[in-house]
Amino acid sequence: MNILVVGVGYVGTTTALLFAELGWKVTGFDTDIHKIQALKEGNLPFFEPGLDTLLDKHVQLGNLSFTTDSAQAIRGHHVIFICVGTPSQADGSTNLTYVQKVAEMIGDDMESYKLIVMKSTVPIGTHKKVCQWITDAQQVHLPFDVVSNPEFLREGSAVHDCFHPDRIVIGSDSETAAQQVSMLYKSIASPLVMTNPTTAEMIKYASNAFLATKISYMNELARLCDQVDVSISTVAQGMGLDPRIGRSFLRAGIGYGGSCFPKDVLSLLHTAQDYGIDLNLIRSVVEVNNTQCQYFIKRIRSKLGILRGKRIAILGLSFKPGTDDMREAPALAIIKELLGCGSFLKVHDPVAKLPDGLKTHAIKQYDTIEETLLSVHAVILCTEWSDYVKGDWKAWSHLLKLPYLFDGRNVLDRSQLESWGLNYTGIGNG
Ligand SMILES: NC(=O)c1ccc[n+]([C@@H]2O[C@H](COP(=O)([O-])OP(=O)(O)OC[C@H]3O[C@@H](n4cnc5c(N)ncnc54)[C@H](O)[C@@H]3O)[C@@H](O)[C@H]2O)c1
Ligand SMILES: O=c1ccn([C@@H]2O[C@H](COP(=O)(O)OP(=O)(O)O[C@H]3O[C@H](CO)[C@@H](O)[C@H](O)[C@H]3O)[C@@H](O)[C@H]2O)c(=O)[nH]1
Repeated sequence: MNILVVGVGYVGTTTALLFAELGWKVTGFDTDIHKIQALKEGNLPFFEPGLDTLLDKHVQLGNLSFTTDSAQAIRGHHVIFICVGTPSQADGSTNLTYVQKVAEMIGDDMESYKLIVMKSTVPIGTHKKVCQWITDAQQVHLPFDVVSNPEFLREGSAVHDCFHPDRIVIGSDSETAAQQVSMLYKSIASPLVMTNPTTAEMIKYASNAFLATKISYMNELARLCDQVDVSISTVAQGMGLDPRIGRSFLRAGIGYGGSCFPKDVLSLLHTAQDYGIDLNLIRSVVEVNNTQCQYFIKRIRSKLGILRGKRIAILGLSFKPGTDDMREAPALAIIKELLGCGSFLKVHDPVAKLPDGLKTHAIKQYDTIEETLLSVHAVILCTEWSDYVKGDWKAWSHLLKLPYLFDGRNVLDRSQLESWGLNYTGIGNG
């Protein structure tokens, strides 16, 4: 069986390389000709550790090719993975335009049975719409199946997550189609959850919303910890040792960002609203996250006083370490707020670049951490890249004009920093 992957972004490229590595012949199709050209030449158009080596290997071996010819791509492949974007719309609902276009393209170009696998995160019930869009676009009736197979990879560890998933969820109304999809993953030793498409779609949203809830829960408690002089990190440690709670996703900070949690939580809320259900808890999760950066700025202001005219270093732009993705990055909210207050910003990130829309005379990105820290009145850590966590803060402390350090991720060693004369402020540590 050969595989076509439609949409070669973070998920599509990783998926294509997973199946190439598992021994299948894979083709990647995308409407973005620049992306396809780069991938054909073995160049990854985004930063994801380890993916570039795999890309180089499989392009060289001829296991993975790329095309912009949709008709040929659809006709030449039995299995089609849909991995296009499903961004948020202004009202929080999901924009399914890209998915619809792909469904119509498949319906229009197919000449034999197709096994269509939905990897994009799509609202509960979307598989029915996809079936309808394909049917409506068909010239003659041809059979097909649409199977839901949501993706759970994290940016920054996409390769590991794809090769060692905690579970593989396959949602299908057809036993045969489900078996065919599970066969593609046969060399991966992970638990399989076989269910219907609607449940598979729900599992994806339920998982992301639960993880977001853990984060907002800790962020809300962090605000109380600041008042009662308790460290939220120690609280998290004490809680996490209980296996019913677990250690992960208890890190308080400036909130969750990225291309998934913010949009998926909103989408779940929107779907519930369509059914007349008010998801109170999830609404509060969004509310806490939306106000967490403001809470942090308030703490910064309480130490620095007036922000106008202050030179402030921002360490980290991406929404998390290990990626250049800046979609919904909390650093952006902090930068906008500080620029609005009249501060001058010096920013640094090991891989992410300041978006053009943010470039003004009041903000400049530097190549080295030392240049960024030179003569600033304060430093704000927004992303916990190891370059910052393991950095030489003793030496760096001498570069600063004033010693204020705001740790938006609670990752630096407070007592050590204070011993070097730095004035440390985190979130939820008194
Ligand atoms: N990024 C993640 O960590 C992650 C993890 C799990 C699930 N997801 C979900 O996977 C989906 C894709 O996310 P992503 O981050 O890879 O997005 P992305 O923006 O990186 O990539 C999407 C790609 O689809 C292409 N595309 C758009 N319309 C197309 C069309 N009609 N035909 C062919 N290609 C088309 C775009 O050009 C782009 O290259 C989303 O639904 C997302 O929610 C993302
Ligand atoms: O304890 C924590 C853990 C995470 N975060 C933040 O939460 C966001 C998301 O982090 P993470 O989940 O590691 O990154 P993503 O790549 O967005 O992955 C999430 O979103 C993907 C897209 O749906 C899913 O596939 C993954 O399973 C899910 O973890 C980031 O801003 C993190 O800084 C915290 O603030 N505290």
